[in-house]
Amino acid sequence: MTNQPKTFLALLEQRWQQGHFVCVGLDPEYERLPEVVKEGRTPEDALVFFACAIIDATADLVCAFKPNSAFYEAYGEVGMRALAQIVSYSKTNYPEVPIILDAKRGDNSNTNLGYVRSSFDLLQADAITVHPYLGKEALAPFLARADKGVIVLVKTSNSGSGEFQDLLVGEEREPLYLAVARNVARYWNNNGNCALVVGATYPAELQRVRMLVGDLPLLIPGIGAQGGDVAATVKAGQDSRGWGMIINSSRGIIYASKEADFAQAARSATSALRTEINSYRN
Ligand SMILES: O=C(O)c1cc(=O)[nH]c(=O)n1[C@@H]1O[C@H](COP(=O)(O)O)[C@@H](O)[C@H]1O
Repeated sequence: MTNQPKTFLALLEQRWQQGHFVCVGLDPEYERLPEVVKEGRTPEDALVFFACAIIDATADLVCAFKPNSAFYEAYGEVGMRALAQIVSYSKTNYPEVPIILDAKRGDNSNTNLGYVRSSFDLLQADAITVHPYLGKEALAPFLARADKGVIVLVKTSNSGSGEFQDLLVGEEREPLYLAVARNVARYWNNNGNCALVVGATYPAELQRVRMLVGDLPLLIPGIGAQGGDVAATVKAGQDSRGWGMIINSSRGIIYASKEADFAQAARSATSALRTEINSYRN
């Protein structure tokens, strides 16, 4: 029997089964790292040390880790090398925890082949966030990867997300974000590898998306630093099994303490969020 690596969805479901719904966002800014992390280390080593300490402290409590590429690209080669080391560390030591590369990609189809190669094959991420604007045809190289997750932006958490996402479209005169959610659920998910992004800052919209897409997994950022309400998020976001949620917090967890106890504080914050989420699940 061949030992095939598990798909993104299989990894996720295994984590949900164990009551893990928190996604820790690995979004470090060098300037904000605790002094104890920076002392005696190069910036590259400090970024790696910090993220790996957070990974070690929280891996048994989470459904996923989500490094956002921007926080690494910001430091050029140093940052990109750090990102590669962090993903490799997590996959080696905690292969049961999927890694979502938050890069919000989405270009023409032949260009997307480059992103598929860099994110899935070189970096070894289990899933990636993508923009839907160019349509299913353009995203085909991502969608073809049945082993990986394709997480499509639907209703984002930022205050200005309504500018386009809430525009009423089509014969139904429904918000654009619902049209995107419907198309992904009905027509893009032939390989069972799609998920959607809906911000925790929009619980009413989250509920509308959940009612439309059945048990499709939802990545839900906006808890913690952005002020999303955990109770409203879980009530609106859980699927028919009480699963279906990847609830992300980045700054609220990684900067829980600026002192030498930063990793322990990250663990406590993750654990508290995990408990709170589970207290609201059906
Ligand atoms: O795709 C995302 O993860 C994302 C979508 C969205 O609508 N809002 C949003 O904040 N995010 C990401 O989620 C993370 C949120 O970080 P915190 O606000 O620090 O918890 C960042 O990496 C954002 O880029």
